Amino acid sequence: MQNVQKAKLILEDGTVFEGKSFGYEKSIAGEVVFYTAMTGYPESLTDPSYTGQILVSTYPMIGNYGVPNDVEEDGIFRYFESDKIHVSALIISDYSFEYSHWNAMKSLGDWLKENEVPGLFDIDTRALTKILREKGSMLGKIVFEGNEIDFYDPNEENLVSRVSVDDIQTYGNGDHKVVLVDCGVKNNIIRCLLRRNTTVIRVPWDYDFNTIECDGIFLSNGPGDPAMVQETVENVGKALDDVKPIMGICLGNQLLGRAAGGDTYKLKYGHRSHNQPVLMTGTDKCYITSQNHGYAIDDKTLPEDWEPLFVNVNDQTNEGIRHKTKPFFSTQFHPEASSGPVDTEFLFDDFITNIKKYKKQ
Ligand SMILES: NC(=O)CC[C@H](N)C(=O)O
Repeated sequence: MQNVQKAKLILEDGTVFEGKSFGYEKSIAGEVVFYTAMTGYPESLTDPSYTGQILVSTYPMIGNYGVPNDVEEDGIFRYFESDKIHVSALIISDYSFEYSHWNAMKSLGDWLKENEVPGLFDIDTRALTKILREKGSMLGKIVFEGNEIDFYDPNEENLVSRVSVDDIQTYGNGDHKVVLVDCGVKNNIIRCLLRRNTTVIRVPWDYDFNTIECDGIFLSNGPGDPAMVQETVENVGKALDDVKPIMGICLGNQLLGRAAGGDTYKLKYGHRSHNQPVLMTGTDKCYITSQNHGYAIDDKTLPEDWEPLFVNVNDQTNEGIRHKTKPFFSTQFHPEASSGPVDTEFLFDDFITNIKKYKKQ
């Protein structure tokens, strides 16, 4: 093994874990959260929804298939969910210094260093995850010797403004014109839309998209507390007066819920995994879904004309909502997956079906 530097992970409850560095060597603070997916670290690390978070992998061996190449397709990276790593740091148990995959271009450690993101291995991630499950997600910091820093709570900031685009960008040339409100969108949402004969107009999070002529509105995933994203909620509120189809994912679901008049709240430790079971309300259909969220809609606060669309079978939290008469729906989970199971990708087809219906009116 190469000569590695040691660093400490310090939790706000005072717990200290000592680990070894395999990424960039700088101290960093954020919210410590765990995810239980066994694969998909290139996708997870580049998911903008992880902004401000120190990510703990419960799967013990990470890095063994390296990091894919950076080819582009339709103006976005083919194998990443955005242009850079968004997690604040990565905490794992066993780091594979050796890697092998037909598509691997570099090691996970080198990629973290390039992106100036710290990574620690040799941490007892099982003990750490037990603490986070029992006490809830908490603030934490990685401290390298001689580089003390304070704790920092990312959820007190508007993180969406940091990860959204600055200017409007257009993708594809399909028949259905979809405005994509970019709150920190994952590339696979764009890919899923483009596969369905769309032109995607990606707008900044606070852009009043109601001024754009389009056939449908898509509200993306994104980081942080949905209560910090008031401008988007106001713009979505205006769109609810009309009947133009709307679909939202994750943060987009929470913003749709808030625009409808409902409330959101923070979950104890959130859902971050590939195997979250959700039941479609009014049916006996259960889907296994990919998830990454720390907040949820309190569906008891939804007004009369809205109803739950999915519920989580593990903890009964809300997993999606729909309007009772208008073509508006959203999910707390990720139908675009990437990474994770693709069983609910049909929801994109439902959105396009709504668009076609609306266009005929
Ligand atoms: N993936 C997401 O869009 C996450 C939404 C929100 N930031 C949450 O943690 O609940």
